[in-house]
Amino acid sequence: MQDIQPLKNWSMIKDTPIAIAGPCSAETEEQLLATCRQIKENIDVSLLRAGIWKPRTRPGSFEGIGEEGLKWFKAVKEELNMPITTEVANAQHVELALKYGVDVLWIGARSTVNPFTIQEIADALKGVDVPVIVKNPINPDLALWMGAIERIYNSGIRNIAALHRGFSSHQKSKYRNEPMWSLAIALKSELPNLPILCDPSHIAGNRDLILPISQKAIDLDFDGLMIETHYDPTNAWSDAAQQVTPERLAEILNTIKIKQSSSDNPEFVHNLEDLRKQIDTIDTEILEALHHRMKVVDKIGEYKRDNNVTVFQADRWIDVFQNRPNQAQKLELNKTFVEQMFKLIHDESIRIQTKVVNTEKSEG
Ligand SMILES: C=C(O[C@@H]1C=C(C(=O)O)C=C[C@H]1O)C(=O)O
Repeated sequence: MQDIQPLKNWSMIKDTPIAIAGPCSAETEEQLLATCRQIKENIDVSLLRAGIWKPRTRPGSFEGIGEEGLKWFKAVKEELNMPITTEVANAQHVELALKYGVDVLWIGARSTVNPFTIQEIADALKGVDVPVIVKNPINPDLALWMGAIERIYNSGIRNIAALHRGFSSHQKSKYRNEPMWSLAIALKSELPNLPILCDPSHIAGNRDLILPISQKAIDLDFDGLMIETHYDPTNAWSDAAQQVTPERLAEILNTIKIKQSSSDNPEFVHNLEDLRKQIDTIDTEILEALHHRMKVVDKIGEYKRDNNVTVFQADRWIDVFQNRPNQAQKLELNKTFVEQMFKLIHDESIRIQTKVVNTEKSEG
């Protein structure tokens, strides 16, 4: 997928990182038009968004205005001379969105989980030249996210971007959807030329967290942000807690410190190279230390086998698991990080020793 295009090659994009703003849902003609007008008055954004069809967890809440909303959105596009984007979840949505001049389509998290849905959308897109944004699936499954991107790519679309909106989790958290940034980083590592945007509104679930999440995304070299914006957020028909006013949107976008992917400054380049050489040396030392530890683990495994003793030793493990994070804290290392690291090390010790105790003692 080497020929996926950078955002700046999309006809409507002037500069990156981009901002996409607009209401969660188109509610009334007045709400959509007034919100989009106020956005344009306050700040320069690349695309206006509005949900026309809303996938809701349970029936009975507002499920989107439907085709009527596309007529309002088309009027907004013409009045403000700005490109528009909406979510599509089936072939009929694609057909209608294109009929009303929607410039960019996005696929929601609940669609990305379902290969049948994605294939239906991909089939409807054959022969059509429209950029498509693919949100991550609800569950933290990188293959599912990549699979959806591949299906859209296979339909002939080259203007594709991923959108990180966070993942469902059973853990209690301050976020509506866990950011799990490592998954977005993994996607970027698999597909380095794929543009990736962040939706801080859905990660946050509340207005207050939108700024720090946006800054984090920009620090991680994301190519843009999609922020739900409403002229009267508290009375919004959907996602009221996480939408911001157009004034607040402008404040957020003006506060974020934009970083470059790299720098041409020779002093910076030189110093960075120097520090990276130090990291290379330290990493080698870490690997050598791990090699030595596992050799000792292996030896303990042989003793256990010869003396008929179990591999797992709860007392010793509890001791190690309590001591190492405490030692780490004195070295100003993060306790949780060190706990996780030692859990992995212990799993590997158990794997190695299980193999040793199940191997016949070699003669001589
Ligand atoms: C290495 C041993 O075996 C296992 C591995 C441990 C470790 O990696 O630190 C600790 C306890 C055991 O569950 C041991 O018994 O000391």
